Amino acid sequence: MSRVLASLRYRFLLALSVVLLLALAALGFIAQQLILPALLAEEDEYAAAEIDRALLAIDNELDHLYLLNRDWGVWDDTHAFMQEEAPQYQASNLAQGAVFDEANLRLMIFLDADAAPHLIAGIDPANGAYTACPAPTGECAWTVPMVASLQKRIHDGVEPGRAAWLQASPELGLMSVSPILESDGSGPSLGWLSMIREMDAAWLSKLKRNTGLNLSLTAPRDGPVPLGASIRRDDSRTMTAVREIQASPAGSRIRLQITLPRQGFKSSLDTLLFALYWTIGLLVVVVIVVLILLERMILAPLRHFAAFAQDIDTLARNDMPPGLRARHDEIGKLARKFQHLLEHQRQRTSSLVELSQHDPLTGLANRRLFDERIDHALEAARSDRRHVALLMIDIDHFKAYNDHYGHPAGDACLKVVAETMRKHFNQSGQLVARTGGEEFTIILPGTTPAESTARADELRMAIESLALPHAGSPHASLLTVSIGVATASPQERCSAAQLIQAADDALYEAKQAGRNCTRLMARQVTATA
Ligand SMILES: Nc1nc2c(ncn2[C@@H]2O[C@H](COP(=O)(O)OP(=O)(O)OP(=O)(O)O)[C@@H](O)[C@H]2O)c(=O)[nH]1
Repeated sequence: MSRVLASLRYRFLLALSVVLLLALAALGFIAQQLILPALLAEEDEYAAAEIDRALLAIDNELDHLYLLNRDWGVWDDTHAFMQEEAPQYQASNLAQGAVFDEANLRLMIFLDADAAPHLIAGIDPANGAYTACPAPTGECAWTVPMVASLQKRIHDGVEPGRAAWLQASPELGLMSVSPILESDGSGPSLGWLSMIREMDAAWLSKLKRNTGLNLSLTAPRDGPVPLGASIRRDDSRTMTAVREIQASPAGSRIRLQITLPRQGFKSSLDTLLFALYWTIGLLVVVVIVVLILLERMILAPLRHFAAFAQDIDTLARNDMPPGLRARHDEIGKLARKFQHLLEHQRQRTSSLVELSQHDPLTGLANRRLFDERIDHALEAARSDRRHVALLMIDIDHFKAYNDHYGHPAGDACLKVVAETMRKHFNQSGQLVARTGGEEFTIILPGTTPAESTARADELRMAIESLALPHAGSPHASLLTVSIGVATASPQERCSAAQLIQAADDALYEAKQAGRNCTRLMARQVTATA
């Protein structure tokens, strides 16, 4: 896990995924907490408006009934009938209940000024028969609740304007009352005329037709509908709105219930979801595009850069990939600067290596490089089954040379001798090293004792033939060298130290022999384990 997090690519992926999830959560929160409640509140308003519309339609029905009731109340014939002056009134106007069918009435109640029954006429709901009686008794006993309810209302005081209300029992109906007056509306009132219209199926379907609402009216037996439960969402397609209306007898209620389509809410919700899905889709696309751009513009080049930097010591690859250096952006600048620093570092390193392995005066290999190479030379000679020779060269009486010509001249002399040796031994695998002040050692791979002695003598004579004057020498007037030669044969295991010691011994012998000569080691180097 920590390895994955160490990669910029995965960290970006993780960070952008977190951002995406947060954005989605924010969208979900906004939709859930802000937009959806607003849509539901809008739907509540729509339901309340529809309920109001239904109530208005019922109000109109009450108005119509009241107007009919009032017309009859100020009719001359009714006025006369209440004074017992119109004996034909009942027979000609109410006979056989024709008027009840025409005006869609259940009952008409005539009360005198003291609210005592004068005439009660209507259609008995139990059998559909027309009944007319002076009091709610006998065949008119079914009218007792209506008469009692009317009398209570008159007793409580009838509103001076429109007096019409709903009746919850014994059946659902509209009820109105009007004083019985002169035809010009003047008093005194001779009594009261009340009309009751049943809210039957035909009446309800007419109301449905007029309003376009799927409504129903019931007299509830349960408790009143709590305010919060006045709108109930049945499923995703329909909801039910309920409102309760005061009715008679006192304390009764009629429940108006409307089933409403949730089309508006559904289409708003569809639009919201459509916008939400598009937003989510766009967010995902944006995140993917950002990731691709990041990958192409930054992460992939950085990965190449990091791979190059990581392999720089192990791979033969020396240069920054050209694609990185050719870029014109910050990564390109960084790559070019890195390459520049790398080259600078390499130059400094190679200078240091050069300095640490070579003698500054003569430019020849120094003791350190010689020690490295002699081991390799011995190893290679053994594996190639060849000889390897060591030539140890010492300038004769160099102290005297310095003393005579001075130290700077001695330095110049050393340079000339070194150059001569370099020219003689410049083949691959050969190494000329300055291993002491005026002492040099040469590694000669692939030469037998005889060949190496011959090569040593050639060098010695070449140095003598330089004809460098050596006035301080007690032996010769020109500069000469003594050379000790030692070889290791492929059959023997010989260490570098042994070979060097043997060459040193041979050099000593050359010095003892009078200098300006070459001596091969007296015997073969002893084999070691
Ligand atoms: N000019 C100069 N002289 C050096 C340098 N290194 C060593 N020498 C001198 O080389 C001389 C070596 O002297 P010795 O070891 O006594 O040997 P020699 O005089 O050559 O006598 P033999 O070797 O016995 O022939 C010393 O005087 C050193 O000061 C150098 O870098 N430059």
